[in-house]
Amino acid sequence: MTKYYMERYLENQTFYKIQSQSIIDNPDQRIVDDLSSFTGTALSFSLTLFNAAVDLISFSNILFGIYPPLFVVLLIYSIGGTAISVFLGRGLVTLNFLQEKKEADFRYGLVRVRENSESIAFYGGEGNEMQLLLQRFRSAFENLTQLLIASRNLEFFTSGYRYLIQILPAAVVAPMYFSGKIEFGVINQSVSAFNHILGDFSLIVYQFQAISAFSAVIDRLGEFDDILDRSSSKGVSDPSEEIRVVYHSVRSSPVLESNGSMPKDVHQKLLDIENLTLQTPSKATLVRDLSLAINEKDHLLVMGPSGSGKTSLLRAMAGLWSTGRGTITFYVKDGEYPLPSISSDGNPPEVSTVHYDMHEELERTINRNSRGIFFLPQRPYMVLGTLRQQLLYPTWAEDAIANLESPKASGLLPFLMPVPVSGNVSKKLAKPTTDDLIQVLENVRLGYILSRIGSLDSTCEWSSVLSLGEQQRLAFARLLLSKPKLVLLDESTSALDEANEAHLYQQIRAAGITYISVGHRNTIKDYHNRILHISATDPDSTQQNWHIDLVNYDIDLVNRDTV
Ligand SMILES: Nc1ncnc2c1ncn2[C@@H]1O[C@H](COP(=O)(O)OP(=O)(O)OP(=O)(O)O)[C@@H](O)[C@H]1O
Repeated sequence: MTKYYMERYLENQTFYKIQSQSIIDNPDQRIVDDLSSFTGTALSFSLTLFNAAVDLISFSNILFGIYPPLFVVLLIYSIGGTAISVFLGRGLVTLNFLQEKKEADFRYGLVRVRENSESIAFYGGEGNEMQLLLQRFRSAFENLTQLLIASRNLEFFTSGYRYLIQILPAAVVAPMYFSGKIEFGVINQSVSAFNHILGDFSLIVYQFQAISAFSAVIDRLGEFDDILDRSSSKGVSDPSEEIRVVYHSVRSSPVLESNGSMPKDVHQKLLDIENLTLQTPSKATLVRDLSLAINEKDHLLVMGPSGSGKTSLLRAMAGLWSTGRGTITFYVKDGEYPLPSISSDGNPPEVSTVHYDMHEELERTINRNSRGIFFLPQRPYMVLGTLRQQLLYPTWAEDAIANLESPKASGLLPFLMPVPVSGNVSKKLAKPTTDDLIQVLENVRLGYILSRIGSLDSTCEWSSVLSLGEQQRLAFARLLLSKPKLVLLDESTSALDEANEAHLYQQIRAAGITYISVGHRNTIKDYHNRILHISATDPDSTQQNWHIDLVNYDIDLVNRDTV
């Protein structure tokens, strides 16, 4: 179940939607704790129910044989007890639900301190952190207090319920013994049978606290499950109200010109943006009616004031931003970047039936890296692991057990075998060797890191050990290894000095990678052919709020009708 939920959580960028739109709290806790208690409690409840059923059948006969009215009284008593315990414990489900959430919030607060330790230490924000954490802890503690009070009240009733009736079987059966109707041993027999049946009928009363905790777990998992389902089945929305991201296979179905003829340079085109209007979720327009095309080696720089929507434009291209209108088409050369060998449902896709140019949510699940399109986000992301794993991310995976042939040989359960990385699909792109990795580190001027840490297989807390500029250079090293056709750089050199910045741009240009950069510095203009200026929008105007300037423009590219 853990693997099943993790797969759905990571599919269709659901993790991103959940986090960016704050849809539900603490999905991680639901995957770890709730799944664990769900499976554990479900198993123990099943066994308890089975036991109770066997017990009831065995002892009902005995009790019924001794004195039938006792059995009826017991039934009425337990039904009444169950009703009262449900009434007394009705708040427990909500309290248990909140307890899980509040404890997870508190734990997440502590994780954030760990992750942002340097920033907090620089700010000297320990006092504030303590306050914020105490607030979360207090909230969990107050809820626990209410939970304990509600449990105590229920426990008073349960104990009374359990002991009040103990005298009944002896009191009813003893006169029968004195009148000589039954033997002495039958008194004990009836008390024992009575207690067994009482326990069976009182399952809900005795287990109420566990049942309410179980019910809270089911609520949390159900909520999570609904979100995951909704995310995977989405796609029947009005296309005129959403940005469409389309992957077009060039060889299999080339785009026809409006007059029906085949365009001469279609194989050169990498990206087409048509009438794109970007809006925030609150419907404020960021970019109005943008149309442009990008050909190979046509490097575009996107500039504009802070908050004008530059990053959002890249998000839209990545399929992470759908509010607005328009179409973004990526042209992928057929065969050059074959489809992943594993589709989202875990089955190999039938290549002949996949149309690249259709707009479906499923399309986004197919890793963009496999199509030769790469994004470098504003904040470099360092994975947990070795330097080798950093460099191979996200195109290849390096796992100690990945090369084992069968689950049996590794002693692993089959579902724990490493899953193939969906980016690792290009047959042309062999996994880099150790020498390649060392060379690429040299190329981005990070060779000295290797001598500092010893080997490619050393593990560190990379995001704290490497400076921001070093992390940005490492991100470029990944890029040079993956050799995508098109890369979108979101202020990816913002922490670098000009010399290093120039060096990195030269490297990716030499590698034949076409790039679209977002940046503020004038120095990076030199490495681009065109500049897209986005200005702040006037809500009352319907005018375009962008224009394109040509810089260092190659006449060859102009001829290809890219402006
Ligand atoms: N999830 C969101 N919900 C609502 N508004 C958002 C969301 N994400 C971004 N915005 C808003 O959209 C606008 C554009 O944001 P974006 O990050 O694209 O700006 P930017 O041009 O890249 O800015 P900067 O140069 O400062 O990085 C901002 O005003 C931002 O507050």
